[in-house]
Amino acid sequence: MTTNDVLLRRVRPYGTGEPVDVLIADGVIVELGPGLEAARDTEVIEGQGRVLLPGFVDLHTHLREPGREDTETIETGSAAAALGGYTAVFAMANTDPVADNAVITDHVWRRGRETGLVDVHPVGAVTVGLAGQRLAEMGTMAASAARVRMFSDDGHCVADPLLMRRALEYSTSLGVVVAQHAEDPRLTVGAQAHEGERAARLGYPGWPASAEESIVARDCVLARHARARLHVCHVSADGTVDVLRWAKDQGTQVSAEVTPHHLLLTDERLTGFDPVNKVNPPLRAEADAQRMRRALADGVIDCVATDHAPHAPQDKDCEWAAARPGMLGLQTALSVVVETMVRPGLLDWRGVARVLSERPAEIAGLPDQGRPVAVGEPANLVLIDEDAEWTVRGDALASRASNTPYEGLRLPAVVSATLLRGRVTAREGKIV
Ligand SMILES: NC(=O)N[C@@H](CC(=O)O)C(=O)O
Ligand SMILES: [Zn+2]
Ligand SMILES: [Zn+2]
Repeated sequence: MTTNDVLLRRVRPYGTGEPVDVLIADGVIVELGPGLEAARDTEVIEGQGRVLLPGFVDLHTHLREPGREDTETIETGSAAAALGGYTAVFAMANTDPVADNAVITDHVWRRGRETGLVDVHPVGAVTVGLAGQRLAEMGTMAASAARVRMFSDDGHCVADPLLMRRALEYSTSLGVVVAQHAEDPRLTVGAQAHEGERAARLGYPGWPASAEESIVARDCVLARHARARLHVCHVSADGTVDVLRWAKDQGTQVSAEVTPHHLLLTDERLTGFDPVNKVNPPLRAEADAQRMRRALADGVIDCVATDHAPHAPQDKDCEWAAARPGMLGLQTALSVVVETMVRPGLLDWRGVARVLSERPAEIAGLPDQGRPVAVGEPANLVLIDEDAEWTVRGDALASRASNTPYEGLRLPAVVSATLLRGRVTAREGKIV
């Protein structure tokens, strides 16, 4: 498919230097420099000196299709992704039915292609039905049309060490990565909130950091022995960073993500008793959030992933214990990263490109995402107005659900445009 030419006028790649023009044809950056001429039918976007980055890649999204289309669909989730600056997302396998076979993963992939707003890569389940009993047919999914390259039982931990070991060993011959939801289920029975002073005072059963740290330590050992690649989902605890550093120093092939909400929010939110703040792993102490920021800045945590988790009102507007864990993330991720990392000087725009685009693309093995903004490279791009601010309104987000923890919050940075292979998918807050 050929696309019309697009000219991005006066943009600043990685937020540095004098503004340049970027000419795109057939999905590729063909010219980059000052004062480029546009042909008559070229679509021109006035950049006004805004920041141009490679399009974002989300390793952890819940799109809820099939099964809970009342909360999100591949179409609505793709729209939220495009508006958030994403050009590729990985759709987690905890759908209904579970994406534990090639029929489901290919369906998700195909629906993503039909929607065409963002590359939707299905994540395959590690175990059949996420039940933690038997390995799913990872090989068939990896070889299918969707070419599944990430496997996870997310929502559940692959708790059985023998199964996890087998999955890791198997993954090496397939060239895929296993992403673990690190939560020892024996240590979190009945858990409702971060185990600490606040939860104790409010009477919430605690979710101890050790439930995360111990599984990450175990999995790093298993991955090292299997010479496999392990990815750790939604790191939340200070101590997990020490485990990751130890494993990386030993040469273990482990990568890790942190969510925007674990960078910004803490268990201080518990006092409001609003289940919009209920998430797994739970919002932790201020010291944990500060450690997440430092670990992301110095690379021990590789990237940011949203864990975008839409839920229906009846599953959220209820008593805390009955509410489902999870919160929206695709349209607010960039702003939260700017608020927590760029404004305090922990990351510059090159760093933002690294944690939201380049590293996730590398971890998942996507050859055409997270590429340099340079001539000859695929035009998967996001244009950012760093000076603009906006107020988050759940009802105004593209997701079918509206469970954002940032309701009413004023956040910095707005996505001006997103381009997928040279085609404008979102512009000024609207899907194109
Ligand atoms: N993060 C959450 O609190 N919920 C996720 C599952 C998960 O990521 O573990 C969901 O599917 O809703
Ligand atoms: Zn999870
Ligand atoms: Zn998740």
